[in-house]
Amino acid sequence: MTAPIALSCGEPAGIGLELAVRAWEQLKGDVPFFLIADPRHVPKTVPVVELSDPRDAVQACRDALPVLPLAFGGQAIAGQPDPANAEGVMEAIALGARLAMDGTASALCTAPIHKKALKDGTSFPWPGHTEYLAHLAGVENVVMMLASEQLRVVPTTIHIALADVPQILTAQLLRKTLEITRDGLRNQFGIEDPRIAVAGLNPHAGEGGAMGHEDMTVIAPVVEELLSQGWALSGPLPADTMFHAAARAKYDAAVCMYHDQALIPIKTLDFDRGVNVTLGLPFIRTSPDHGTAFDIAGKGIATPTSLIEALRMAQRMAASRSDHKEH
Ligand SMILES: NC(=O)C1=CN([C@@H]2O[C@H](COP(=O)(O)OP(=O)(O)OC[C@H]3O[C@@H](n4cnc5c(N)ncnc54)[C@H](O)[C@@H]3O)[C@@H](O)[C@H]2O)C=CC1
Ligand SMILES: NCC(=O)COP(=O)(O)O
Repeated sequence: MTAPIALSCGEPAGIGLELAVRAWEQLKGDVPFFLIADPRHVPKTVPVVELSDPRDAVQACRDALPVLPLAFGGQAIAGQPDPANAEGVMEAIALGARLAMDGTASALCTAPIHKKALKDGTSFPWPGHTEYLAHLAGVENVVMMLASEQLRVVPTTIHIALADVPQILTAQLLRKTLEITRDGLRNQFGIEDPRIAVAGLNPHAGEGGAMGHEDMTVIAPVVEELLSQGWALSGPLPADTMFHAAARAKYDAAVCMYHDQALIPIKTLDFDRGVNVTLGLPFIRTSPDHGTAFDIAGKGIATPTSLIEALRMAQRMAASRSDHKEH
């Protein structure tokens, strides 16, 4: 029997807990998962069962939302993060990662954290889950991918100031990002010979150096090197014309140079169904594409579809991983 998915609760003042409840209402036994949270924080609109063994979630989730209890320091007040909860938020992620690494959980799905709330309440030194999970797993390089039916995107640089991008964007980082992306497309998305489009950094991909040099000096040499090794690559492409429907049909993933270059197109096309996947970890990790949405938390109007897609995607990836193991 496949192990259940661990869902870390994220920021208790955000929409994560109410979405976990909505996701359970829609998925129940179809996608067995358990929530790692303080039971006091879980909205009392559905039956809840507290677990002592996470493996019991597979049976338990048919009748109630299974919760693996973790004591947090504060209460959950919608829209008002309490620094006393920050340690609990971090520990829920760490526990989920441990359970995914030892096989008790088939994957980790993470509800959104509020980065500033974590910094205010702890000495959380990581910009987000992606970097924290790499640390927990002892992995140096990981890649953030956002995926939906219409598009997959990867930002090469992630949570850094735009002004720092040209310094951080090196040939080595781009090559590593492309390698992890190609492995992820093969192993986690089942695409045998992935086609990858590489964005330029500057307007018009630099237009021959007239609008910046990184496209010619950093990006093009990496693309050429990998093309010579038989990769299905194109680029550096002007980013403004690589996301319309006809352009998207030509690749399986777009590797972009900075956060917003990658995330704006997918959140515009598919905000309700986009899934954030971390590639390069020794376990499966997915997440909804949105954040904590303090402005609507507790109002019952947040859409659960991105979290539901994240749970479904984790389940598909876990199933294909165990198929590979069996053959
Ligand atoms: N995976 C994660 O942990 C993520 C965390 N964040 C964090 O979340 C916090 C807030 O970030 P924002 O930039 O404000 O983005 P956000 O995604 O929380 O909110 C942006 C807008 O989208 C709306 N929205 C978000 N999710 C929605 C849903 N499920 N249904 C309906 N409307 C929804 C919000 O109401 C808001 O108007 C930040 O600390 C950010 O770093 C952001 C993205 C992912
Ligand atoms: N903008 C994406 C985002 O903030 C998610 O980051 P992470 O917490 O999954 O690393």
